[in-house]
Amino acid sequence: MSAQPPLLETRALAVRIAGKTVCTDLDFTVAAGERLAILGRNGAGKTTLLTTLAGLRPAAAGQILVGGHGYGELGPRGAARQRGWLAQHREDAFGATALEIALTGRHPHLGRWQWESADDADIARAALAAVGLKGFEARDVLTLSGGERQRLAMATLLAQAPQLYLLDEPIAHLDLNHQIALLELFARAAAEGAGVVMSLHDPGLALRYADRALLLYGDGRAELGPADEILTAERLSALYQHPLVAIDVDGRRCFIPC
Ligand SMILES: Nc1ncnc2c1ncn2[C@@H]1O[C@H](COP(=O)(O)OP(=O)(O)OP(=O)(O)O)[C@@H](O)[C@H]1O
Repeated sequence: MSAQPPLLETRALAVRIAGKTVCTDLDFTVAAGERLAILGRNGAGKTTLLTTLAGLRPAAAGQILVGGHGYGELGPRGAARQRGWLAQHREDAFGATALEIALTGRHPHLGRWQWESADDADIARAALAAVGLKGFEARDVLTLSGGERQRLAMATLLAQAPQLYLLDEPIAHLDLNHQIALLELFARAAAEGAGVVMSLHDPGLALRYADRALLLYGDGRAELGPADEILTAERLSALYQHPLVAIDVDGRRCFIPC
């Protein structure tokens, strides 16, 4: 029996934007069950790298394989069945109910002329409930708060049920309670076999909710390693260009700016 290819693999990946190098020669894999956090200052290139990994912009060099296949091979529909993408910003031009939005997550799984089934609606309802939006099914998306809209985007992703989640600042707009609830939710998804790559601004949460961390320094330098080895006060002080100290609370490492 042949081994399953990783959910995500980069080979000698180089990413550039507007004359700026985000990374070069980046090689890593994300296997089922793994979570990788990307950290860096504003403008370091986290979104640019994630959109490149999602196949939404071209790499400057190198290869990206999702389940062993390039995006050209997968096509947009095949890609949407395998990887889910949570963008940092979203705009809703028209009103639609929360359930209708969550149901769009099922579209990659439908045939060309197929309508959503009762099963799809059940999956979308369960996804809304999983992010604490039970009872919001009929609410117009234009009336949702920032945090509620963010959780609706997560529910849409959960309904899509990809194997690989690429999440750009998934806990932006969320209160502390929902930050932890959402990170726990993706921890469970990983425990059930998904892969998760997410940009985070809180190194303490990255340490708690990721196995590995990728630091982007904004000048092309990148460091990747096990989260507990990479996320040190010394490295993070250099990354953020601001001194940080690590403190231990009940055996958990937290970081505070000096
Ligand atoms: N379309 C564009 N044209 C020119 N420069 C761009 C464009 N898009 C992004 N940039 C620049 O590329 C750099 C990387 O942006 P990116 O959004 O990837 O950073 P980020 O690490 O995600 O930042 P943040 O933490 O603020 O979300 C930034 O300096 C940004 O200004």
